[in-house]
Amino acid sequence: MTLLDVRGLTVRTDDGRTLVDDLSFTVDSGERLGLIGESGSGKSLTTLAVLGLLPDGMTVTGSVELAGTQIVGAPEKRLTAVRGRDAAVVFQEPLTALDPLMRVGRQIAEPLARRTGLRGRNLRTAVTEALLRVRLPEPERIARAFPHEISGGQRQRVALAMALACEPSLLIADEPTTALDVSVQAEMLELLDTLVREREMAVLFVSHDLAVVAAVTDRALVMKDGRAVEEGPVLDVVGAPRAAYTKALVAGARKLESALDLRSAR
Ligand SMILES: Nc1ncnc2c1ncn2[C@@H]1O[C@H](COP(=O)(O)OP(=O)(O)OP(=O)(O)O)[C@@H](O)[C@H]1O
Repeated sequence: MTLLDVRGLTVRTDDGRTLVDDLSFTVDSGERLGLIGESGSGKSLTTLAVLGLLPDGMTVTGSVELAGTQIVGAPEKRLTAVRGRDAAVVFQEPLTALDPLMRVGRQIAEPLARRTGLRGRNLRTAVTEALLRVRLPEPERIARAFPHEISGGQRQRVALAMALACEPSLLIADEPTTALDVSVQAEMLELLDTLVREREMAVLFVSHDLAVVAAVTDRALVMKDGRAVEEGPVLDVVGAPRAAYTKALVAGARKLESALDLRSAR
């Protein structure tokens, strides 16, 4: 079943620049699609358009249907109902999602209470369980902390717990590991992969890193200058790229990989 159906999505600035250009793709329930492309290719704007979160000063045309709701031109009330329930997002920088002045536990409790109706002690237990599920040690301490009192890796786990608390049909992950230390990147990726597989959740995973996309998605869409240049099963796209741009991306990634191999062999 098609969960997300994007057709002819076009995003323009008010001064006439086209940032996303006639983009079409679908994500089925439980499917994991990777959006690949270098910086500035329009990946983030595409994910923001899916959630109806594009900044002022941009005009959107085309169609974005999420779980049967048309997002383009939808009033804020309809968008609020869709966000969280049908799609939730984890951004590159977890502080984007977290309120700096609110204790972590309360921030997870809010979406949990909305979805489950739990209150009081039962809600507190559910918050602790949500923190344990993203493998945060000492969940009671983390729940009492403010976002600045925990590490970047822990903050990203909290942001993931918040997104999952709503049990969305689609999880949008926009470079969720890019801002993290290399040592915690792989762990976070593995966690995300495990949790979405357990829930059979669909994922729209945005990254400039081919290896990361290959690790966690089934299908990949390559973007350049706001357009789709190639789409297919992720192993075909990475293993046998057709478009010149994808070939260059793969060659660049391979070069980096062999440079790293050489370094580690030293
Ligand atoms: N608020 C904005 N106002 C004007 N232009 C913008 C705005 N946000 C993004 N852009 C431009 O739109 C284009 C696409 O940006 P977008 O953030 O979607 O790229 P991206 O592929 O996600 O790159 P990155 O990985 O660096 O985030 C870029 O040229 C960018 O400069």
